[in-house]
Amino acid sequence: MEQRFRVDLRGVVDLLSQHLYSSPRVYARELLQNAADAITARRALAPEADPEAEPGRVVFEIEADGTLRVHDNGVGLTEPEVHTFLASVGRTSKRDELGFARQDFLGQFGIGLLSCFMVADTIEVLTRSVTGTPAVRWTGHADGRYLVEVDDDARSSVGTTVVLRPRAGSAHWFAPDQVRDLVQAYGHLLDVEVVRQAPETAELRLTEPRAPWEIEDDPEVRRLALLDHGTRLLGSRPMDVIDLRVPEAGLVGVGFVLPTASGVGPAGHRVYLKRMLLSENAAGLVPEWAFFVRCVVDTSVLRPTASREGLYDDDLLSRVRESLGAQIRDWLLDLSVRHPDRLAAFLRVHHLGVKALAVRDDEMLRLVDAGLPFETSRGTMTLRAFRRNAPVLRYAETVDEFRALAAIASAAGTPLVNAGYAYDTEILERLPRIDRSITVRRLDPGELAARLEALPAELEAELAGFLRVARDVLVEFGCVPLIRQFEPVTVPALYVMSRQAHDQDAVARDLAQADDLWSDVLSAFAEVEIEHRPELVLNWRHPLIRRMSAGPPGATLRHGIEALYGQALLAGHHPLRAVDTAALNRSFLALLDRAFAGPPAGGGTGAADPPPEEMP
Ligand SMILES: Nc1ncnc2c1ncn2[C@@H]1O[C@H](COP(=O)(O)OP(=O)(O)OP(=O)(O)O)[C@@H](O)[C@H]1O
Repeated sequence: MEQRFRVDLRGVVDLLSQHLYSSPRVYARELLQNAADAITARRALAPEADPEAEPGRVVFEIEADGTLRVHDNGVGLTEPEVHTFLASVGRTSKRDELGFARQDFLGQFGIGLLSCFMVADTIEVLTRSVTGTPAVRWTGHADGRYLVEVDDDARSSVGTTVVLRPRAGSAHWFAPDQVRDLVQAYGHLLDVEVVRQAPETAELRLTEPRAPWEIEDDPEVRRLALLDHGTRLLGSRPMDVIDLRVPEAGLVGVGFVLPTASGVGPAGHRVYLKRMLLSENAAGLVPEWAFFVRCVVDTSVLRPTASREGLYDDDLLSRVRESLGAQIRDWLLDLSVRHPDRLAAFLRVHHLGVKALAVRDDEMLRLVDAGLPFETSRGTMTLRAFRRNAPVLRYAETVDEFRALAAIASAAGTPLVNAGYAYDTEILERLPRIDRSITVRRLDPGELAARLEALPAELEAELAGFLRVARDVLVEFGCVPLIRQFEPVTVPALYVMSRQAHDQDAVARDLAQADDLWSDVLSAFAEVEIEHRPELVLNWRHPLIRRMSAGPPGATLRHGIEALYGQALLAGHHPLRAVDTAALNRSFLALLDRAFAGPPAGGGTGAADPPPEEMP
């Protein structure tokens, strides 16, 4: 025998309260929404079918005993409609014959009224239909029982009153201030008048005449009013405001540019659906890169999730995301053309987001090129300004490399950009995409060393003995000496690892850690590349180098070269191996010892100490 499903209402209410809605507060939203929809339905009637129609009005009336009555002058319900729509879970009057949500209505699922069972055991609905039938009283209980009575005295005018008496423990949800806050939060933009009436207080209007983006004053007045609105929303004054519009989704609103990079206020966007607040923290409305914008928008077409607390992530939402992204990007480009000062202020705060975008987007790349200051060996300037005097855009890949080489590179006629921060190298390497004439090169320190000025041949020949000692000392570190003259004179020696030497060094380090099989393979490779060694470039312009080259080729010179080598490693922020650290310690102590040569204090003869020249 065929049977019909039976629904356990208590189970459904539990399901809604524990798994669908985040808080009982949504009861106020659902009541407000039903009242607004009923007014919308009444407005849609032809004037002759409803000669008594008056402006839509919803009253949240709180009585002295805590009972809440919500009155609307909407379309009302007939007795058969009460049976169909109020008493059937999932039945709604807000879908068309094919089951599609009807555009003008807020509700669509046919479950909203059940949310009242989270705060009350009984829902009473008193309703008089615009069609002229007698008034009806419906009383629904959380356990699934309901009663329908035709009672023409239940309500005198067309419309509906919903009566809720707080369940034990829920009275706070009906407190006058709470009702004010909830209704105002959800419904302040609704285009019906919503008021609160409470004992011993004047009637309070809870809706505003217009949304912030509907202010139609002169553009500057509007901008200031919007910025004030953004200040209230974010807790600090937004940097700017962007008008947003996606007709396909019936979306209008504004985006506030956050005043700090860390973000203030709620992380997501404030979204209204048909002027009713859907979420103060909606995700996925703008592309990820636009994290510097917090939106306040109203949409008539995007779909809510069943809980009405977020947006349903469908194709339309992804098209909206794309369109809003394009509008935010246009705002940025417009700033770059018309308000460079505002662009500079924006970039100071949000450079990271813009750089992240420039890695994928040519327009943003142009913006970075023209507007974002980079650290360069010629001072802080935009890449475009840097290129004016440097045909090749050469960059250091790390901040350490930049710090170590900027001054030397600049003096050698190779100006340098610091590309050591997030996204920098990708951005620089992408620049030829926007202008083919741009040449971008990663600095090869080896190439830089080759550009440093050589000494006259006869002078270099005179220094052969000194260089031989240096070569002999440095062999232990896999490094070779070179003598050049370069600026700044304050740098006595420069440790230079060319790209090839760098790669070879990586192999050597792997070799030290590899097991037998791998070490055979790697060592074969290392032998082929053996000619690329790091160089210690000694600066002939530095007086210390000149003095060292003139001194005797004894132990002091050897320690001096070791110390120069260690100092150059440290100055360039190069990693130190065990052998390097040992050399640094050894040379440092030996040179100190020599500096303080003489009899030790305390009456000793010092005979036990080896003279410094003979130290190992
Ligand atoms: N104030 C009201 N005036 C007239 N009809 C109402 C009123 N409140 C509820 N109804 C009727 O009851 C039906 C069910 O309401 P309910 O709030 O459960 O769902 P809904 O609004 O249709 O959809 P949703 O679950 O998305 O809110 C509505 O479709 C409507 O026909």
